[in-house]
Amino acid sequence: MARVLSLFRLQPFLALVGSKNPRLCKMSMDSRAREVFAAAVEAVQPDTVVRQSIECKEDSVIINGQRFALKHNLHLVGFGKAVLGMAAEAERIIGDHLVKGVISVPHGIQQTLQQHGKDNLLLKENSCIKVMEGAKHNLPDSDAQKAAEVIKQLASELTEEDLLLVLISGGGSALLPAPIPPISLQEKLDVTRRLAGAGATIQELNTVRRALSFLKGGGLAHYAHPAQVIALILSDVIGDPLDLIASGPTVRSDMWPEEVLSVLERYKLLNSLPASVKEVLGRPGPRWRENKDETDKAENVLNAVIGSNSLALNCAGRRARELGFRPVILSPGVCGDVRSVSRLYGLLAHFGCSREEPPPEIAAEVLRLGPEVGVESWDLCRTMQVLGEGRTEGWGATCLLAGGEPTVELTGNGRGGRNQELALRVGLEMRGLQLPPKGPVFLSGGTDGQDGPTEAAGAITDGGLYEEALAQKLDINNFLTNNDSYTFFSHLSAGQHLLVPGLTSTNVMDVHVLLIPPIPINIR
Ligand SMILES: Nc1ncnc2c1ncn2[C@@H]1O[C@H](COP(=O)(O)OP(=O)(O)OP(=O)(O)O)[C@@H](O)[C@H]1O
Ligand SMILES: O=C(O)[C@H](O)CO
Repeated sequence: MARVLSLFRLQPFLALVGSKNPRLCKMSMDSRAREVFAAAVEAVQPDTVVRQSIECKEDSVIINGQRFALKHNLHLVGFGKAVLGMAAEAERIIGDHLVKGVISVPHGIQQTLQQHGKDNLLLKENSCIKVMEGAKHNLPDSDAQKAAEVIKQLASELTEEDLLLVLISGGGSALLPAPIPPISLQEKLDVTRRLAGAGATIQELNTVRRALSFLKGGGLAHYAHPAQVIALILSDVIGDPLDLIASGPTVRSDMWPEEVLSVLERYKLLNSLPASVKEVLGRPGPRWRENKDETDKAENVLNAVIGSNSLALNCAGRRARELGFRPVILSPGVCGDVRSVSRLYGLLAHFGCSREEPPPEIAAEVLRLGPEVGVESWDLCRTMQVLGEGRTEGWGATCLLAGGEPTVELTGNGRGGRNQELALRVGLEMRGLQLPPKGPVFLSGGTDGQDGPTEAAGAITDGGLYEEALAQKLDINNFLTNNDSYTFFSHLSAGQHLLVPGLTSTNVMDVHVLLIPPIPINIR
């Protein structure tokens, strides 16, 4: 009886996911996966997230439920890959209450946006915001250092009558280098580059960056004191940790030398540190010695995350529903080695496509993999429950969504990225898993539109990948050993599996989409 009732409630939904909706019938699983990904990216466009978070009303601005009086007293600074579009929208909303601004953005970004016709992400001609481009190849350079100095100067001149709007997005660390003397820019760059090369995580990297910088780890907010600081943050770090995104320039973080030294020791850099770095790490007291106000008063700071991987996944889920899928969000925090992550998705695909109750070993392995890939057991159980219901209750098609940033251990010298490598590996894990007319399908894409040093954002695969490659005389394992996933997908079926949305002007890490079709009635 319960089953009959639940099916009754589901009738409108089943009508949509079944073959009765002619528009959906015509759409392939691949194009639906691409649409779901596009919706994720759309949700975190820099202008959209700013528009959704700032409201101007009767000479005041409301952010996160807090009201601040506007009296032609608003200054703006920003740093990060998505900040140009954020600043353009903020200026449109705030109008002439905005007195002055400076943003540090990636080299060449204005030209790129112009070429792509993204005028909505560009400043108006007579804007009062100064744009400074720098950090070629995402590395701090003297242009970015100049921008950091101008930003520091602007912040230092503010009074308690002023508001400082700080726009922050991924890539902000490289765009705001302010090494504490006597550390030179080159020395700071060397330390961070060696750490990154040795496999340090972004958490470890930014812990060290914070300790060597005037502006990171709350330094910017400190310089802006006594002005009210409002930071709007587009997060590109798992868990949205305020103190780590762009190394937290508006988040006061106490520096523990032991913590920094233990990171440096872990990657065997302790003995080869420049004398300047050792000296700065050995100093007691606050880092902001040359500040106008030496006393360490509490700053007036509001930090608000206005865009994140979770937001992207939620909007992707809504689009998936419109496209006839029951969405289930696994986690926005998938990390760990790409091999374990691909195994997890492969197992979930088998679990979801199983015509009978899947063997308990599948669920056991899924749960065992959880800690390796940053996913809670609870989220895995919830997801398997939804997939199970899809089978037993006739829910129809399911769209499993997740996000994060897995890692690839580079052993070869081919061209690729973590998303393309993940898609390739999941294709192999799903080998032979094909339900008529097609499925399941897996997509992995970087929301910034770029996967490693390639022009693709990621790729789409299914259980027929291995046979397709074999028929085209492409040896998947050779490509994998050489980390050459981009070359593989470029050759396979004339690049049809590649996801190439172009630069998206935003970044909330990666999005993974696993579409599981309904199991056809006649074979259930
Ligand atoms: N040939 C390759 N195959 C697989 N992964 C690769 C390859 N080359 C680089 N990568 C991976 O790509 C990542 C770097 O690419 P990308 O520039 O997209 O980084 P990112 O972390 O997304 O940068 P950001 O988010 O700051 O823009 C690293 O994780 C690196 O291991
Ligand atoms: O800029 C940075 O530090 C990274 O993009 C993480 O936010």
